[in-house]
Amino acid sequence: MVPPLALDIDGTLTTADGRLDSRVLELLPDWEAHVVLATGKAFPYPVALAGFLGRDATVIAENGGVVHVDDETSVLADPAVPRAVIEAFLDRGGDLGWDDDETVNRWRETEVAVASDADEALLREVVAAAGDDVTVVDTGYAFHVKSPGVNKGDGLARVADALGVDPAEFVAVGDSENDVSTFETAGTAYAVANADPAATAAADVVLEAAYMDGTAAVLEALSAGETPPGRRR
Ligand SMILES: O=C(O)COP(=O)(O)O
Ligand SMILES: [Mg+2]
Repeated sequence: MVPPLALDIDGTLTTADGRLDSRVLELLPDWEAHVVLATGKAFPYPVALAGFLGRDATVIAENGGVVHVDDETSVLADPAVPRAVIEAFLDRGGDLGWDDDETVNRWRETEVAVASDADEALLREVVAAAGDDVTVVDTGYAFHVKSPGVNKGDGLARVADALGVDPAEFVAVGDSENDVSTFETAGTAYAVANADPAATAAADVVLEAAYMDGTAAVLEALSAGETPPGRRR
């Protein structure tokens, strides 16, 4: 019997150039246990991916700000402080860095995402000045200005509870600091080889392969009842 999965999307189910890896479509539709997509992306993205995989939308979006399980959506953080911080950032000359792409933040309900090439020093200064109710998480794909009161790991605990599964049964795969809480909640945590230092340090196993090559190695080994290849920590 395969274990339930908690899977990050960007950097984990994708290729190095950011495309969804085609093996996602081969390995996940028939996975015979729960598959939770746990992402920093806005809610519609993992819902759409789960739908195209033919699976229930069991998702954690916005780094835990939005959780959907058993046809019920929970919005778990207030966007007021992150949005005020972004106003201050823009007032001080900051730029979100998405050019004309409004889709990045259009459906975001609890946080605001800022492009990785934005003025990080200014962003962190404005976030620090706003106090303890707001933080910034760097996924390598974006800076997320969010409430410190939510994270993917708490989202996974909530999902596991709704599904009646012990969170420790989950196998997690991820690549960045927004996956650390998932790694702490799941029973076994794999960091892909491209993972950042925070995710690498929090993982039980650091995989030899990067991006979906690493994730596919985990899924194939688990299906075969074998131990996934990697450095155990
Ligand atoms: O939205 C991001 O910045 C990263 O998304 P991820 O959590 O699926 O890697
Ligand atoms: Mg990621």
